[in-house]
Amino acid sequence: MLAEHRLHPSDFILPLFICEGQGCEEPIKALPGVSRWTVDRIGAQARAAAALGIPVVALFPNTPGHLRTMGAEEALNPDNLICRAVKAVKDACPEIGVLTDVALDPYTEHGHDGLVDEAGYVLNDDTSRMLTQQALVQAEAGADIVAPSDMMDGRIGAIRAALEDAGKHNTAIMAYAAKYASAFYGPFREAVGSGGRLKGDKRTYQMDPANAAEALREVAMDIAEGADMVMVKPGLPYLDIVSAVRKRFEVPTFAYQVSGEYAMIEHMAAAGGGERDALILETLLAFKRAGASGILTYHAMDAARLIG
Ligand SMILES: NCc1[nH]cc(CCC(=O)O)c1CC(=O)O
Repeated sequence: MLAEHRLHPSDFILPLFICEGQGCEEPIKALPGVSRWTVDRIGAQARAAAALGIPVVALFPNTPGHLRTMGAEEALNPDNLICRAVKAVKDACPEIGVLTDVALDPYTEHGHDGLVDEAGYVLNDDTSRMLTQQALVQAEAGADIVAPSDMMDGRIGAIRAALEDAGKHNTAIMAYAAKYASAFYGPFREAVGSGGRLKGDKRTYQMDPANAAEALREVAMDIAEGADMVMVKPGLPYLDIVSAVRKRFEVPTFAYQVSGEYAMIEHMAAAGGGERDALILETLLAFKRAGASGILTYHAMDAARLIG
């Protein structure tokens, strides 16, 4: 049948959660069907994704509590959980792309994406310097794409310059350019263990859902600073932004179908309110129709199986 838009497994990026330990799979209660995997088991997940035609995995660490500090020092440890996971994926499956999140929330005591002052206010420039080092450490470990998800100002330019200086010319930057302060991130925060600790909210650095034009300004800045690709997040409630960004800038524009969106579908299907496979595919197709170049989705494996 002819159709204007069609899903393909290469549209998907699969997020994977990593935990410390050996030989474990830890199911995440808030994300039914999604688990955290220990480093020794993450390679098999990447191989399964690659076998289905998924080109990239996005790795997120659940850092042990004692390594979460005010200074987020563990983010810069070249042997931290995320760096070991990057290497394990690359060893097990060299052909899959690895995307890493550049932000301090898995490493801060308080769960914010940046360093904060005594009043709890995020320090933009100190954070940006940390993020630059963090991106370098991840690139050194083998990440193909670094994805700053923190929303500090000026960090894309700083990261690009540092990557060039380090000879990492081929490390790409996917900027979370338009990231909204959303209520849909709850299950993710359980998955990485930052939710219970979070003091206050992230509205001083993530965008106000009431704003649309600001998203275009944020994207323009990140492109000017050297982003190779941009991301809009969350996904489904913000498809108008995906569409506007794609039309205005003609850069690869990715959308993140976030944890709460995944959970909505799972809970609805579990409650008998709809057919799970159909809900997954219709939702993902909407991203393509809006102009997304690709979609980060916890349903990547299911969707690739369904259309493969
Ligand atoms: N750097 C934090 C980060 N990176 C990805 C997500 C959310 C992803 C999801 O909900 O699936 C978040 C959460 C937040 O901003 O608190």
